[in-house]
Amino acid sequence: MARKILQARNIILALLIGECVLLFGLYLLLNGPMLFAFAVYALIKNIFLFIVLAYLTYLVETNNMSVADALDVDAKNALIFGGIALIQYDETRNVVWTSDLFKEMNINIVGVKLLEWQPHLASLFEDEDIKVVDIKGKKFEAYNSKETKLIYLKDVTQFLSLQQDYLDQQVCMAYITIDNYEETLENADEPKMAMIQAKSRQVIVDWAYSNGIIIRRFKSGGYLAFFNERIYKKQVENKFAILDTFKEMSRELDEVMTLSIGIGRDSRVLRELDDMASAALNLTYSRGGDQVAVKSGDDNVKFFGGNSDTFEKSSKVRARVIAQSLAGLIKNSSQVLIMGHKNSDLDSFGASLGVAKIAKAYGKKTNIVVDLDSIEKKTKDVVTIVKSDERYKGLIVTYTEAMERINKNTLLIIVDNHKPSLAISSALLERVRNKVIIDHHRRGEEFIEAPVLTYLEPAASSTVELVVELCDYQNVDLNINELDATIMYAGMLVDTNNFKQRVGVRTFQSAAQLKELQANVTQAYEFLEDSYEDTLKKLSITQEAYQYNDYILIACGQENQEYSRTMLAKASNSMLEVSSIKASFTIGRVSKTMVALSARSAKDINVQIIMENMGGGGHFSMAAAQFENQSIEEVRVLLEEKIKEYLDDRGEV
Ligand SMILES: Nc1ncnc2c1ncn2[C@@H]1O[C@@H]2COP(=O)(O)O[C@H]3[C@@H](O)[C@H](n4cnc5c(N)ncnc54)O[C@@H]3COP(=O)(O)O[C@H]2[C@H]1O
Ligand SMILES: [Mn+2]
Repeated sequence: MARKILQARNIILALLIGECVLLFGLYLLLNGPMLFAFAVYALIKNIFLFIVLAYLTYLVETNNMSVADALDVDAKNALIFGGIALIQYDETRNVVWTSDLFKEMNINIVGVKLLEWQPHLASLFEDEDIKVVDIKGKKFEAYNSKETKLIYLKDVTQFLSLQQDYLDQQVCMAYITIDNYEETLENADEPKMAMIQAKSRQVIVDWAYSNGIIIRRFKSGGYLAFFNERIYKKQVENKFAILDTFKEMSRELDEVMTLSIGIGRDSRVLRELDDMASAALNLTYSRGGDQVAVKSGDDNVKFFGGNSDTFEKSSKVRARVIAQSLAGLIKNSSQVLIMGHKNSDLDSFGASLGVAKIAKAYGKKTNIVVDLDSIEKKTKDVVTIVKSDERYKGLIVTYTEAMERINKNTLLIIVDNHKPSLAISSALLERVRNKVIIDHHRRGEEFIEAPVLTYLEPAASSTVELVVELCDYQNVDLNINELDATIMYAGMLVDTNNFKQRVGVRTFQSAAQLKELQANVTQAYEFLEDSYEDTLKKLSITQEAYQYNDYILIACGQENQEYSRTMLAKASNSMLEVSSIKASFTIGRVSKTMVALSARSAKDINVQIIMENMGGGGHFSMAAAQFENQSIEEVRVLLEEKIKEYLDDRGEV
């Protein structure tokens, strides 16, 4: 531009001089007085014009030259080389001009509405700064300069593909173990044992090889694997089909073996990967195995699989070891507090009674924390019976009373729950240093901080079942009386839906033991009986049940009625009794602000996963969730959505 102005100035200068020379030449030749006047006029005018012209070029020259001025045609090439495109638009967001990169790419959008051509750019007119858009198979970063109505686009195709490559190459690590492996081998004869070992190893190694995974066996039934993020994503896409392949192989052998896989990813520190993978593996154990847990950087833990209910662990070794550790902790403490969960039920209270007997047997001052404002109705009746019985004098305290008693040698034993949010008093959890957890729920992410002993056995039907076993391994006389045994028995009834669900051999062994301790079975059932009114109310829910599909029933209570959570649980229980029904869900209002959902399954369907996806939890076949400030209808719609998601994930309709 500046160069062109200089050229133009020189031409004009030449013309001006030319004009003066011409007029003076003519005057000298023809000598007319008029011509002299003309020549003098031209000279004065041109000197004036020359001064103006000199001033203008001075201005142009002293101005900073822009890149564009300096580069001229080169600017166009530089933009194309840098992969930069510009789009000018007008007030109506019509494209009025594009830079040459688009011509090179054979894109002609002049006259087209910008957002019709690239709807994704809309966010640039709102709050977003930079947006990546796809243009003819290339990726461009776009920026909108609103004042000048220009869109800047930068070709980032190569950068993004390198970034993707880099991410895909990140290392992931996994621990893989076979659930129930040792037990299965123990019970097999020599040829069968060889077959189990060979087959299980082959399935795992074949899977690893065909997916490009490096695998090494580090113990019997345990493998260590390395792979990259690309391979991990592929496994996520096929929902870790290896879980099913392995289970299928085990079924063909007539055995019950599954895989537990813990994966660590999204860290460049190998030690961290190792820590994450082993923590993830432990999570799968406490959730009953047959699943994959993935821990990545700061993200939440992801779970895959978990499609079979926990089978029984035949070894009672663990129960014995825990029983001894528990006895040691009790002996070393000055007093023992026992606390169940909010909205306490009979499993929670029954287990508390059992543990109290152990603590008392070691001569310790013992109290059970009960909150009469957060307790299931029937349990409240039972607590009233216990409180009025001389034998239990001073045993039951409120959490404020408990708070006053604690000192640094207090041992707090938490039963039937492991989440601070479910505990009767979270303040107590914070104040007491030494905590023990005894629970049968599959482990969730939320967990009580730093317990000195954790006994989490999701294979158990109820906490009472675990506590009875712990009682069994104490070397002192526990003095369990017939009322203790009856209440504990009722706790087992509640958690097993009258021995219909989640029962294993050990469940009946514990029940038999309670019977031996003089549990009054008739009275236990009586504890659970409903009044006539409650029965009618329960029936009014179930008679509105509808079929979600051939094997799922959903029932909803009235929006303007309040029900107890137990009633919802019972409604779900009774719907399971309908033939060919595999899962049942009951939704009802439990307070003005809270709607609760109780889920049950007979087999095949993991209602825990469905409830976890709705913010709740529980067990494979018995789970629940609660919803604040939502209507029954809203919860019902969400439930249908989550059931569909669950069935779709498993390839069922
Ligand atoms: N937000 C959440 N996050 C994580 N987990 C959650 C959760 N909400 C509920 N759960 C768990 O889900 C399981 C099912 O709860 P639901 O209320 O249907 O069923 C409960 C309870 O309502 C029911 N129940 C209590 N008293 C009963 C009685 N007298 N008769 C019949 N059923 C009774 O027995 C079941 C006891 O099961 P359990 O305590 O082992 O496990 C419970 C509970 O701990
Ligand atoms: Mn329980």
